[in-house]
Amino acid sequence: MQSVNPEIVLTLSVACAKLGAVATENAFGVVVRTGTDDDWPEILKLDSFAFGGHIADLKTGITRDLAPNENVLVATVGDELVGVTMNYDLQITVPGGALVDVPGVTWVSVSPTHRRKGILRKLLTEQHARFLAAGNPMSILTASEGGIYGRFGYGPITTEYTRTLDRRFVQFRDTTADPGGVRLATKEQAKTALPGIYDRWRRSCPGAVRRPDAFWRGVFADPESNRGGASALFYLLHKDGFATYRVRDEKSRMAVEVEDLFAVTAEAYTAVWRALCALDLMETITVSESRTSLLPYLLTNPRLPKVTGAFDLLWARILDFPRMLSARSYASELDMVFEVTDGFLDQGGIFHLRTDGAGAGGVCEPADGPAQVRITAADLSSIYFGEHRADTLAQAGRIWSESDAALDLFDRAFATADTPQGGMFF
Ligand SMILES: CC(=O)SCCNC(=O)CCNC(=O)[C@H](O)C(C)(C)COP(=O)(O)OP(=O)(O)OC[C@H]1O[C@@H](n2cnc3c(N)ncnc32)[C@H](O)[C@@H]1OP(=O)(O)O
Repeated sequence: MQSVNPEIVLTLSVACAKLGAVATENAFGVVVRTGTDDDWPEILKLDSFAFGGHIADLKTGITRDLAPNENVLVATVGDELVGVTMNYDLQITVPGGALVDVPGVTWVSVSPTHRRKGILRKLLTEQHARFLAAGNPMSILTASEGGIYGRFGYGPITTEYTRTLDRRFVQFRDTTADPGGVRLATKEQAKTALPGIYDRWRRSCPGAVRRPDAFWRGVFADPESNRGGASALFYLLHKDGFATYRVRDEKSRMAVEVEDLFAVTAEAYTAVWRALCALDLMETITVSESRTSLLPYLLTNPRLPKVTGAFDLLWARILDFPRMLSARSYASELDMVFEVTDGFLDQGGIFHLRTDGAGAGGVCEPADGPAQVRITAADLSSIYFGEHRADTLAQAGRIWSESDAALDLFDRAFATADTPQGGMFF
């Protein structure tokens, strides 16, 4: 990745008010620079403290493969490393099927000894300046907390629903096929088959992220530290789909925890679920899927899979609005001038988007006002993948429109038939 400003020296003046004392001025110098081999022991220490777990050698090796030093930025004060951010080189599928190379921001942390002094902001400012200089049209991340990244122009783009069903009461409907074709796979068989099936799946699903080889290395290494006390992975394999799962055995009650379930066809999806539900000694099955899971429709009792949680897996931030808006397809016709506000990167402005709709692509270019709709960079990034709707955001007071009719046209054009799904936590 091309670099700009290899080193920025920032002097932050921070007013520290102490209980019962007069506020004092505490000045310190923060240096933001590209990471080096020598930084890695300190990066590991920092992220271990930040995320509350000691990072194993395996994960370190995989991370270093995914994030070469030129993708790493560190913040130092004196000889102390106090902050880090990095990115993996990933690819995302956008509505309509185009594949866009994107940096995936990850391993972000600032030392608890130096928090809320603007170090994250400085790191992300430099990191995103580099993304822009390298011509990246969008960046993505998985967020540790929902309150951090909106201010940097990121919006959530997928939602994963955790569903648990009591397998003992599963009955498939008469209308549900029983296609078969699933086998119990060894790890070696899974290594050969899973990456190819996943890759076919992710190309057909908006929001899905390419899994690099090093990521798969981590999946198949399946270290004890990833199991949370459950079993090693089991693999159920169909030619067009698969499930990987663990078994948790607590007080003689065995529960299946699905880690991955991806299917390119409805037939493969049904076949994999038939096999999962035939695991007689298992009491429950827990899985994370998108809003439009097929599972309830396969069962006589659609209430059986109970939603026990929801999680915004993937966040995105559009960096180049004309390019990204010209990259996706649209659901209906639109010929509109709109304004994007971008308080973080100053990439906003007035744009004209024209599309013939019903699956057609779009042409987006900078334009002159007046705008019919005004939206933030974060909210436009959210509605881009179709999980969140302009209409909902407008009702929440987050989008301005000159009229209800303009909002309705905008909303309908950005809607997607397929629910986005991320496919990868990183
Ligand atoms: C993609 C990923 O890797 S997600 C992982 C993020 N990392 C973690 O969760 C690890 C634990 N947390 C941390 O290391 C730190 O608290 C960080 C990285 C989240 C924040 O670092 P800091 O240097 O304290 O943040 P900084 O002072 O630059 O704050 C920047 C802005 O974010 C806000 N902010 C910082 N942390 C949070 C938070 N946890 N929740 C909400 N807002 C936050 C600040 O108020 C500030 O807002 P403003 O600039 O608009 O006024």
